[in-house]
Amino acid sequence: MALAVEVRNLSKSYGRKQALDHVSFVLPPGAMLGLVGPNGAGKSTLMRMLLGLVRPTSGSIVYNGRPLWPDPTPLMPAVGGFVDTPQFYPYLSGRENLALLAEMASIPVSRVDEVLEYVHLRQDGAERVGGYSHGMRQRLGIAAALMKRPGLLILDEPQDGLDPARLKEMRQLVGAVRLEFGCTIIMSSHAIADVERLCDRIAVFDQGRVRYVGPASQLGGTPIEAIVWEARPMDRALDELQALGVNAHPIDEGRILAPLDARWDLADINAALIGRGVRIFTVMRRAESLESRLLAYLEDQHVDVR
Ligand SMILES: Nc1ncnc2c1ncn2[C@@H]1O[C@H](COP(=O)(O)OP(=O)(O)OP(=O)(O)O)[C@@H](O)[C@H]1O
Repeated sequence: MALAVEVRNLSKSYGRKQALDHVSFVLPPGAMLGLVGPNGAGKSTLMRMLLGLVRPTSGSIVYNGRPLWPDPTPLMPAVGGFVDTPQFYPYLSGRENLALLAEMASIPVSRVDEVLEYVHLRQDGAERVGGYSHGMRQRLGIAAALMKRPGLLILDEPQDGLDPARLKEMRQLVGAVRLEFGCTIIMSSHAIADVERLCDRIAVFDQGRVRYVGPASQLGGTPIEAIVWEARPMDRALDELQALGVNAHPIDEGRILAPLDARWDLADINAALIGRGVRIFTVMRRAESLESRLLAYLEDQHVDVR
């Protein structure tokens, strides 16, 4: 299958600072890639290059078979999005800001109301952007990007600074954009749970390098599942679990966790606990979160580097 995005050996230096260090990955059309990793790892630098804002020091970006650099201009109508907070004229309304963009890009002005509707800003479209909340500006940023019906959408931390309700709205909006516009999306985010839900693959950035590209579920090998018991008395439950060969440890005052072992018969274990007079209030099966796997993965990488 033809690839939508091919990033090969991409590097960027600012003086002696290596912001990106030989980054490579490919994306098929319609894929959604989540860029994760610590602050300063190089995510925004990559996104700026994809948006034609920062020139690579070396390496290449190919979009739909055409090189983006050294002259990104011909491809810019196909690439939309923002890095950092989207910027608008604060004294103009949302609609006026988009109308200006439409004029500059020779897009029919009728598109403005379509995209405002799409991001649920039609009613606020007549208000000055200076009075918009942070979440409204993020949505206006997405509206601006959608105006040109991009084949590749770049979203830099669209969830940044949103409260839980707005976070959910943004998650739904990005999911809908992907489905309805069919674009390839590259999104950076520190909202790891959202990345896991929305993206079909992740790239883990660390110190300018990509340490992992692939499905979130396979980061660091097979995801670890655990069993959590809420049981009392804790010390007796722990003794019994140990006697049964279960590698359990307390996670707080009332709960015990053990990594799931396929050889266990959980019913027998629970029966043995009850037989020793342990009262079990809940037994839960829990998958380790992507966030904790990501932290463990990065820690391992640093141990390897040393
Ligand atoms: N214009 C610049 N001049 C000098 N150094 C820069 C410039 N832009 C980025 N850097 C440096 O490059 C590195 C990567 O920065 P980048 O903004 O890409 O990281 P990031 O992963 O997006 O971080 P965050 O999660 O905080 O947004 C950082 O060390 C940063 O200080």
